[in-house]
Amino acid sequence: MTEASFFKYITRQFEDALPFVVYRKPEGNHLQSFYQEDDVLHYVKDFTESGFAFAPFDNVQKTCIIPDTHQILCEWKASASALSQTNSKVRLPKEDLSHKNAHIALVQKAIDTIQAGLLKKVVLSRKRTFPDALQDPIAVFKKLLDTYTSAFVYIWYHPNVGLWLGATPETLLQVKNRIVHTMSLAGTQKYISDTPVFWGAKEKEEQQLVTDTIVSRLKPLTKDLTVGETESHRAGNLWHLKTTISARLETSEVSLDEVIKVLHPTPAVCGLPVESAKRFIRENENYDRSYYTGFLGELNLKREMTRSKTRRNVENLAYRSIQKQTHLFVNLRCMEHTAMGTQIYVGGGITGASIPESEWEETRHKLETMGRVLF
Ligand SMILES: C=C(O[C@@H]1C=C(C(=O)O)C=C[C@H]1O)C(=O)O
Repeated sequence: MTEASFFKYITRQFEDALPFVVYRKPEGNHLQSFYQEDDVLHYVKDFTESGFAFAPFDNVQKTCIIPDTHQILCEWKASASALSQTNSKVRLPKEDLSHKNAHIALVQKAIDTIQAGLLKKVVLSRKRTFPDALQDPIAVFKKLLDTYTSAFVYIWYHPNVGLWLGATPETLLQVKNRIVHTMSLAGTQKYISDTPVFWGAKEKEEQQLVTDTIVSRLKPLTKDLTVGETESHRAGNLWHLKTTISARLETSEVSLDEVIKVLHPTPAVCGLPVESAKRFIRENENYDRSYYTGFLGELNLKREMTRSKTRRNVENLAYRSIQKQTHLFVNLRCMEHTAMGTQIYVGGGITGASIPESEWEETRHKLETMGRVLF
């Protein structure tokens, strides 16, 4: 299918208020879409379903799914002119001082709670509404595709849930042939061109906490667990620390459901200990995160694999097998289009060493990542 007819189809789907998702994987060269011909809202029961999953932060029981029944795809290439915009300095409208004061007070309360020994880390977030920024969402999606080629970029719509877009750098979980890949992504600094990045103790410690937690949660379910080198990972105008973690599922009895539920929410988006961090978020953030810091992506997609029958096979005899693949991402760097305008969701990890003013600045930088495609 050509890109033009692909987008014509999607535009029509949106105008008809019918559910769809379009996405491109990191460094991918095609766009994939799942869509429905009716507006039934499907939920995942036990993560054995196939399709595109969309989970909220706080209630995995309410994970929506667009089944894999109807799919289209097209080739995709970044437009050269758009690529040069990546470094363009977009100035967002100035934010109300009351927003800054509220976030700083929230961060200070978390620091006090951590210093009192009641928490180790908590990720605190906020959303900013741009009332006049309601543009054509498909045009915004195309800008995200062109600007963030190394992210997982998506647009997701269901008439009874809403319209979400994002460009996330963070994998929650990839499962292929019972091999699990995940990552610990935390610590943030602004990207400044031609300037090397140095990490302080706060960021290193914060990211190590995420790595250690993922490893300890996966260990009982897996074997051959390996932890890669920690490296700096660029995501648009930001740097993060990233460590990849891989393992093999211990037995065929370990279900995807179990793996998802031990991983989500990681301390990269929630905190430690997990239940206390969740409670702190619920009681203090003062808004509903909804699908922000939930997860989304391919669930049990059937892929036909061709393999040679035996290693010694010289006649090139091959057999086909159907494999199920899952590739889920954390819903970060995302926005929701609503009747009130566009809402961008951003947050950052707080530890005992956090400085409230710097945490505020971090959320501002993260806002720019999404905001620059709106103006
Ligand atoms: C919570 C967000 O990002 C997460 C928090 C980070 C941090 O605290 O440094 C870095 C990457 C993500 O794991 C967000 O972008 O909203």
